[in-house]
Amino acid sequence: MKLALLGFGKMGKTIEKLALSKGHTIVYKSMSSASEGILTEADVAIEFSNPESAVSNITKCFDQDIPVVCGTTGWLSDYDEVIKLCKRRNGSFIYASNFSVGVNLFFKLNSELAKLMQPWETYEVAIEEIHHTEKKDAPSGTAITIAEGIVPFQNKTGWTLEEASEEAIKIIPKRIDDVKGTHTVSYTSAIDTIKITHEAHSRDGFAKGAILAAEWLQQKKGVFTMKDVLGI
Ligand SMILES: NC(=O)C1=CN([C@@H]2O[C@H](COP(=O)(O)OP(=O)(O)OC[C@H]3O[C@@H](n4cnc5c(N)ncnc54)[C@H](OP(=O)(O)O)[C@@H]3O)[C@@H](O)[C@H]2O)C=CC1
Ligand SMILES: O=C(O)C1=N[C@H](C(=O)O)C[C@H](O)C1
Repeated sequence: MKLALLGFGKMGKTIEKLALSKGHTIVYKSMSSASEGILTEADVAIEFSNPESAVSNITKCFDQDIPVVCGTTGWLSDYDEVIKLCKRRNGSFIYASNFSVGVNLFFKLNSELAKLMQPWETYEVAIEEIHHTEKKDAPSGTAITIAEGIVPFQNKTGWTLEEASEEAIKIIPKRIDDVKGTHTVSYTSAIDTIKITHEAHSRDGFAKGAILAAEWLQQKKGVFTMKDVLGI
């Protein structure tokens, strides 16, 4: 498969290494001020840039009829517009806040736990996310997806970075050194705390999942999620 990498930072470089080892080729790479190769030669584009650039990069690919796998977080206020555009252009698109298989299994576990905890109202739910100090957005996209998985079962309507309320789940973002991504969901009562944690040991899981999504998306039209890719 011929891949375009829109964004060639920590994730773009990890994806290049793993894609080449699977026999794929990279026909285009772009950074903030420079690019090399030819975008229109790509079978699929993988977009890991920054919150300000994601929408224009995705639009550029739709304009060239190139399927897009997007992992950039922090741009979701524009998600509905991007989906409308994809449908108007008969394009192909997958966004995931986290492409790692382990995290996608963790999302399922999180929803199951939220369901189990539903009747036990003395427990207060909270989410903690820890990432490296270069991360631009807070809370992490993954923490937002985790909150969305809890909301239907915990009588909440959303999340907050302030104090927890009747309506909102508290998300606590922490930035420490080179932490790749650690997410913990906790249920705390006066008596005890129940916790589940996913800890990424490297960026390889994110990159492998994005390549898997690109392979899966190549011949498809429409808007998909990692649940479709993994069949979970
Ligand atoms: N969904 C998932 O599984 C994961 C998502 N992420 C998300 O992916 C994104 C990227 O993460 P990461 O690689 O760590 O970040 P980096 O900061 O290491 O890399 C970002 C890259 O994007 C480039 N860039 C900036 N503007 C543009 C533009 N207009 N067009 C193309 N490229 C551009 C930067 O170029 P320059 O250096 O010149 O500024 C840099 O090469 C973040 O939003 C992060 O949250 C991260 C890991 C997993
Ligand atoms: O910026 C990162 O590094 C990561 N970002 C994603 C997020 O915001 O959830 C996924 C992963 O946790 C790493």
